[in-house]
Amino acid sequence: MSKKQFKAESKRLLEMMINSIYTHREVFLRELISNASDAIDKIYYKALTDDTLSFDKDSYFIKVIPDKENRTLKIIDTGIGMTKEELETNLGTIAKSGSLAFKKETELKDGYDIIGQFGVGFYAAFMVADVVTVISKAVGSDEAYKWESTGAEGYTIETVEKDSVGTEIILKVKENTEDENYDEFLEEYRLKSIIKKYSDFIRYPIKMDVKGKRPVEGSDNEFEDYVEEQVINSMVPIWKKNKSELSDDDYSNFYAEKRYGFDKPIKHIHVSVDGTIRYNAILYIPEKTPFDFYSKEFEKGLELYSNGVLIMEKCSDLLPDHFSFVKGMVDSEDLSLNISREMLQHDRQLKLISKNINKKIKSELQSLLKNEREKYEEFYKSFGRQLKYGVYSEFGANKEVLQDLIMFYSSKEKKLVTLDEYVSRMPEDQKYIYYASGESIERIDKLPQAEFVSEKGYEILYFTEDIDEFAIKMLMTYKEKEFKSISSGDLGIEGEENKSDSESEEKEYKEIFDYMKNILEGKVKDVRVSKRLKSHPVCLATEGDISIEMEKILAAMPDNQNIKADKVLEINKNHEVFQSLKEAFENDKEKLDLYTKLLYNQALLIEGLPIQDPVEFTNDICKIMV
Ligand SMILES: Nc1ncnc2c1ncn2[C@@H]1O[C@H](COP(=O)(O)OP(=O)(O)OP(=O)(O)O)[C@@H](O)[C@H]1O
Repeated sequence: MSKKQFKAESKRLLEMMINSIYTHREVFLRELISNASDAIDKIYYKALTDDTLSFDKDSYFIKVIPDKENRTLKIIDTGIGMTKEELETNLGTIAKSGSLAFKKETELKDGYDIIGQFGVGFYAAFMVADVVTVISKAVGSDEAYKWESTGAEGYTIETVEKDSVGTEIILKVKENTEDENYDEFLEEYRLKSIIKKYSDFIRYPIKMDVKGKRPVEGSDNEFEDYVEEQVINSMVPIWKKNKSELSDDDYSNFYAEKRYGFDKPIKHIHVSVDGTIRYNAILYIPEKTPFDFYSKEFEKGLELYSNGVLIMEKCSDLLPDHFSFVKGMVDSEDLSLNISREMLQHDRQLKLISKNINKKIKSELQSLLKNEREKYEEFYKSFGRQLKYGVYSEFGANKEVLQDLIMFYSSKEKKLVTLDEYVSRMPEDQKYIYYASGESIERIDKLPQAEFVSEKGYEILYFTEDIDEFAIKMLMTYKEKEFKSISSGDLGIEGEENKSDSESEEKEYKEIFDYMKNILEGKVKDVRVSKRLKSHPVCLATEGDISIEMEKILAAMPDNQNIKADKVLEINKNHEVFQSLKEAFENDKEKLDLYTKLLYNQALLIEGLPIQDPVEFTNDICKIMV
């Protein structure tokens, strides 16, 4: 059976290519500049093995020239140029990449920077131009040729005069339409920003004639226009430099230049990996929380470069959510790009890079915590909440990674402490890691429930953020120590009272408490003698998984499902108030009703919970005054 060849309708193919590969039209410039850079690279590589050629870096450049009047945009390079045959094969055949062939021929392996590989980038020019003209003179050739095309209709080639070796691409920029503005590609500022965005680290200078205004010499108020040739790109990617050559200032300048943030980063991390996958990365831990950080608008991600050319501004796959505050970039020559260079063909390489840099971020944060505590605390004030979210999210999948990076304010030290610090100084008889939840440090400080635990000499961690208790519930234990709220029914502290004593007392007062429980029907699960209160008369404790703070958070959520904590009203039997309760129980039940309601409402207030009927509450207070 004879094998038939596929045929392609090249006109249609070209149309499809031009109109459907790229999301952003502006990338046409990136593609043409990358081709120009490849052309210069080729001379460089050729000169390595060809004695008749020399490579003097200073004479190689790329120049971009807009001409508004004639609606043309020129991209000139002093690269290797193309012969007539090369113009035909490279620009006349879709998906033919002379650059890929060059890479293979020259057997370039390590350290090559040639960008082209698919043989399609050039046609991006037709997204913005009606006519594309290429004038090229190849190295070692006396002849120059002009290739011209209006796109799908085909192309012409003719001989022309050109003095120097290299290529000149002339785009006849499309007229504006009702929906599309093409004029922008003739504007100096716009072209400069596209070059900066995508081609900042092309290794050869990209020049433009830039217009400016300056004071006329000898005059105070007169200004004149002038034109100056400027190099637009930074050229040297700092991530390719040796770490020892770079100062802290170099890194912070790069941070500012790239507008990663307006603050000064707390730390930079420079990674160069030359393993199964080669990549360089510069990462920053910012100092201040970006204004939109905790909002839906915030987009995490690192800049992703392939051979110094920007592929993605925010590659979110490189960062897990708990490190979403990290800024910076990754550059790799081993990425398998898709044809538009907007996406990756496989995410295997990306996964590997992401895994490595995440390990690195963790270890750098740990060393910051260990060696530069003040800086770490500053960082933690800005982004600690995100780390705690990280503990909680994905069903705790990252809790092992993060548990040593989180901190809480401590009752003893009156400053932030790590869980490790807490556990390492726990007295021998202390079984649990105690915490208290509340709106602020000041409020928690005054919680009656804390009295007993504090007196016992145990440290209490203050949970002031919504996420704290949720994170800790996910963590469950730290170094085999369970977490316990100071409001939980059973504090797990022995020796505070003789158990049988307390049981007998509870029995004795059972009648009063049962009566009170009845009054508070539906509001509390129980009324009990408190084991934790010392000087205060009353407090609320909870049973089960939902704490009072959690109840508050859940109530504030849009889909409030009215989830309530199981509350227990605890009464301090050593307080004078208890005597009054006893007397009222014996002599005046109406009074006991009033006292019970008052005590319950007080306990709610202490917890920062709303009182159902504030008017009734104030009236009740008045009743005991008269
Ligand atoms: N300025 C130039 N100087 C010399 N050769 C060029 C120039 N521009 C394009 N070429 C040649 O034309 C070929 C096709 O270019 P095109 O941009 O379509 O694809 P590519 O750069 O090879 O691959 P990619 O689609 O990945 O960018 C290049 O491989 C190169 O051989």
